[in-house]
Amino acid sequence: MQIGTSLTHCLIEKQQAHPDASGEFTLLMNDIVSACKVISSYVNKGNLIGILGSAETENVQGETQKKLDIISNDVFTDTLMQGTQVAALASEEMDDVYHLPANAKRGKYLCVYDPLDGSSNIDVNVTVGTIFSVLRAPEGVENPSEQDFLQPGTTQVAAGYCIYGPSTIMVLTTGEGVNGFTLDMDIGEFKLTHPNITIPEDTKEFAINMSNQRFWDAPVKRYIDECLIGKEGPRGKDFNMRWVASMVAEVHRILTRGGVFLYPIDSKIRAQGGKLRLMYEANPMAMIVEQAGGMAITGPERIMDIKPHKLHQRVPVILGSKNEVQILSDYHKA
Ligand SMILES: O=P(O)(O)OC[C@H]1O[C@](O)(COP(=O)(O)O)[C@@H](O)[C@@H]1O
Ligand SMILES: [Mg+2]
Ligand SMILES: [Mg+2]
Repeated sequence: MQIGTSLTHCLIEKQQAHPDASGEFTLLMNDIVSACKVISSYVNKGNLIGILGSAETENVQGETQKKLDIISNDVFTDTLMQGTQVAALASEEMDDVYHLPANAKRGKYLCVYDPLDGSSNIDVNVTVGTIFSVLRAPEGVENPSEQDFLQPGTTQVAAGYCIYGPSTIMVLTTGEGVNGFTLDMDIGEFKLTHPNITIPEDTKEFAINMSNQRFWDAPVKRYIDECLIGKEGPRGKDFNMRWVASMVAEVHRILTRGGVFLYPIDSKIRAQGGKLRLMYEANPMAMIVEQAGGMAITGPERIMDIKPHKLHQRVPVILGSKNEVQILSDYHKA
């Protein structure tokens, strides 16, 4: 695929490389792309059309929703419902599985999504994004249930995110590497700008919410302490730190120049299992990171090997440059 090729063209090329493909996946991806273009436009116009700020409602995880959380969820859900490629949907912003109307045509895919990630950043005009994971629907099941969604990350058909920053970029993997497409706002088309993204194996940059330091477990404390000692410590190099509080932005930075991102388990959130959600944050990002040559773990285990037990399950997340995540994995085993 050549730089500048449209995302639509790349998807068609991919479909043609699989002569037995029905074209349903291409259509589903087109719907996802359309939804993200609309969300991008809302994010961009937020201030002008009065859709910033809190909606004063709570989602199933007890988080106060922003108006744009709800709008993005409606846009993504409605767009995918209008197509005929999904059998059911699930989202951070919906308590339960979203079923199709009784007479609607069912497709062979399930889609799980975080319609607006990092939405606490919206009112201060900092980067946000949409994260999605595509799974196969069980064959012959009329109305897929929560149980049908609870597949390990290794079964994902595709995963991606769309980042709404200085430019809007769609990053996508179907299990054959990772590609990034930038939205040309003038013509409304995503163009290939980042082919075959690979994460540098080494890094000198970590991202963690340092305000949780006193709650961390020993392996993460040890790792961050050693980074902070820098050249004089066992790591023998000085580290830089970043924290955007928008996972999409952190992962995009890591795909661009390497780094390690941690939202580890800590004593404050131990009872809920972690901060980030497995099905629509950790798993899709883990697939992207692994496909780009990085690693994604909870601490003791690989994220994509987890057998989920509920839709809104939370997990600890450590991902990024391979050699750095390997050190964290070793510290958890020590
Ligand atoms: O505010 P904290 O505790 O640093 O958490 C930030 C994390 O929470 C999230 O914003 C959760 O995403 P949502 O905005 O979709 O709830 C991540 O993107 C980010 O890494
Ligand atoms: Mg999120
Ligand atoms: Mg969200």
